[in-house]
Amino acid sequence: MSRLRIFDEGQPDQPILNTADAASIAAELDRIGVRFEQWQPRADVQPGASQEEIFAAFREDIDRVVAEHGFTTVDVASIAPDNPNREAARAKFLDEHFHIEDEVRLFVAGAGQFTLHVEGRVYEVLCTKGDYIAVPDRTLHWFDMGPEPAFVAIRFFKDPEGWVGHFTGTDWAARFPRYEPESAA
Ligand SMILES: CSCCC(=O)/C(O)=C/O
Ligand SMILES: [Fe+2]
Ligand code: NI
Repeated sequence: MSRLRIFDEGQPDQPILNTADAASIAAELDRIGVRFEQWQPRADVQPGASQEEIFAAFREDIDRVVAEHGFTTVDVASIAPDNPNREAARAKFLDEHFHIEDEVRLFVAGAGQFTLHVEGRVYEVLCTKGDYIAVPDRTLHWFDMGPEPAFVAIRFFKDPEGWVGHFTGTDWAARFPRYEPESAA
């Protein structure tokens, strides 16, 4: 189940909000310019599935999102728990960073946790299958796929170069909870 927890940045142990209600998640994220929607996935796919398989299964969704928002590139992040590169894949996004490009993702299998750091607050968004999230460019964030990653996310870009991560060098991410897979029922 998807979940949003909001923390004051000085109190990582004590969420000021904890909700699994999709409408509440969307409303809270809307206040900081983040779009969150829950879609009914049109296919069952497995973490680790190939990009070709995902493109074929979700072609209608992809075409619609691309047409609505003018994306120029689409790819797939797909990883299974037995992936030999899982540790490196996880480490890549664990520290606070931003992109000069909106971060637009559609989760079509499994789960992963985006944490956004905005105006003194920390928004921990556990994304699960069916979640569409669009995070504005320059939003400080980190992403934890957990020690045994299992997810497939379709990624939409206007300028793939803009997706390069700019790391802030802070330790904010280390102060907040890591993704705990058991909470992603
Ligand atoms: C959920 S897709 C993989 C993670 C990613 O693309 C990103 O930018 C994390 O910050
Ligand atoms: Fe990112
Ligand atoms: Ni849209």
